[in-house]
Amino acid sequence: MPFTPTGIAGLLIYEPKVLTDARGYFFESYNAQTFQQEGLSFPFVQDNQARSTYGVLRGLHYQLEPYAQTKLIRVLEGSIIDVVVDIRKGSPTYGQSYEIELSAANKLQLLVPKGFAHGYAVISETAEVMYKCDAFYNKACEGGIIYNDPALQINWGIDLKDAIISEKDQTLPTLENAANNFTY
Ligand SMILES: Cc1cn([C@H]2C[C@H](O)[C@@H](COP(=O)(O)OP(=O)(O)O[C@H]3O[C@H](C)C(=O)[C@H](O)[C@H]3O)O2)c(=O)[nH]c1=O
Repeated sequence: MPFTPTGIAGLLIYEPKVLTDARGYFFESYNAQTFQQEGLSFPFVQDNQARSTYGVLRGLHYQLEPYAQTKLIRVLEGSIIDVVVDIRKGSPTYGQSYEIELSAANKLQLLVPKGFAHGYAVISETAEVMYKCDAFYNKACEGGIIYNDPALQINWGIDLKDAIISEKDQTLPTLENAANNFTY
């Protein structure tokens, strides 16, 4: 069973089948049929890749409709604490956060449906993060939630006083103040 539920509707952990031999390993990092067999189908249109050093914290970000994005996130190098927050109005887990370590070593991927804010913190010396999106980047539809919102109590896995955070992310609103914008 390649998909593991998280207790939050639609948010799934995907563990690809790794084939090893004397040369190393091979795995299909994404195969639409594997997802379709589980009733999952996403018109991924954009792949993103970001490189960061230890302590970089990106997020929490989302895009509003009509550019809300499903994301399939994986780590090519290093290790991150990947974090999502359910911002789907009416969801029984609205406002609930979920954290998971994704790494080149564990090869786990996180399938994040539309209606979640997403971020990650790098816990290795460097990390290369790659994720598929089923909607294009649209700056006008971008929104965010401040990483240290006391209502969320997120454990980013790093000492926040050492975190490397963009000026944009340091001025994001709390979930409560951002909620008026949500279109999910
Ligand atoms: C997201 C994005 C950004 N950009 C440009 C905009 C800036 O000139 C530059 C860096 O963007 P930003 O600082 O928003 O990058 P991150 O902080 O990694 O943003 C991402 O952080 C969290 C983890 C996410 O899940 C989102 O995909 C995304 O918001 O790339 C693009 O050209 N295309 C894009 O799809």
